[in-house]
Amino acid sequence: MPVPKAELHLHIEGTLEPEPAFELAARNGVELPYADTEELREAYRFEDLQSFLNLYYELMAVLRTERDFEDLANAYLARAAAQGVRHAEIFFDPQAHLARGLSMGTVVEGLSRALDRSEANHGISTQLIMCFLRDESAESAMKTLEAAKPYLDRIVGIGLDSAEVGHPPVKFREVYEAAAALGLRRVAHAGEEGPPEYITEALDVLGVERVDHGLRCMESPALVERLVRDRVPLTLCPLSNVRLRTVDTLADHPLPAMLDAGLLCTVNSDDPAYFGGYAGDNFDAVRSALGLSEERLRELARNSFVASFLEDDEERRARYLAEVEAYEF
Ligand SMILES: Nc1ncnc2[nH]cnc12
Ligand SMILES: [Zn+2]
Repeated sequence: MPVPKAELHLHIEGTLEPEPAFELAARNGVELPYADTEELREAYRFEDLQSFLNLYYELMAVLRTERDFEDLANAYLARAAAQGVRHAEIFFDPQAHLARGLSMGTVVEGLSRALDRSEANHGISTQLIMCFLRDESAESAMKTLEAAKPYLDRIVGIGLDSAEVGHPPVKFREVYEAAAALGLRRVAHAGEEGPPEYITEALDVLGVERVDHGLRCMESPALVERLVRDRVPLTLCPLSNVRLRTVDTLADHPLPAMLDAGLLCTVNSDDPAYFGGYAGDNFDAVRSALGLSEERLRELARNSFVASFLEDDEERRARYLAEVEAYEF
């Protein structure tokens, strides 16, 4: 069994594998512009974040009903369980679905059907994090927060994703303030393709508790010092970084330097159906490409639970952490 871990950076729409995409397309009478799964897989060669996002949003067209979202989440949870995931904080992108005429209820109720049974069926505790698309307007984000109000008992926090460059965190100051007033936890993608200043802004203006990616903090020693001092977790996604060409090869990934600097790093899968691996695959990949020691891998697993939003269940967090310490690599 792989080392127990929490997954903290996972877009549920990014778990849509080619085979289920075609099954859902057939079930819902949606035409995909690819002849078969092979041709679709051919499209998984990305130049950058935007070229991936184009396909990611295109394929979402097959998700139409509560059952579709339930099936999508169940398929992810089954795969994650097999890779040692014990706790998952799952992103979803409601604006991408509302724009297609779906309701917030279809998305949240559908996902919840799977998540409510996740512990019993897969041994994974779960949380939902609602992301705003940063290339949409701040008004649209605020409307989305409003639409989520009936479902806030199922949503632990908010995030910020999609095309980063040109859409700095400050654009979403008001919606983050409103979310904080509602008691929601706050995270944001920053420093994936965007500059280190976006990370600083996410901390200072949006009040985020965790930074998704955060890779480019390494360009600013002062920022690294701050992130280390304040124990701000970073949710890294190594295979994603290679596929989206943020790093040249896995062997060039700054993860070892980040750990050496004392950063609270975690390893996650981002959009595993598109980037070639789930959480355990990402652990295996960094282990072999970067030669991480067992102690470093244990640190990454430990960090994932430390960085998780399990505050309401410290007993559970302690149990997971004990499993990490007892694990034999
Ligand atoms: N890696 C990523 N960065 C930004 N937005 C995303 N949406 C899904 N995956 C993403
Ligand atoms: Zn992401």
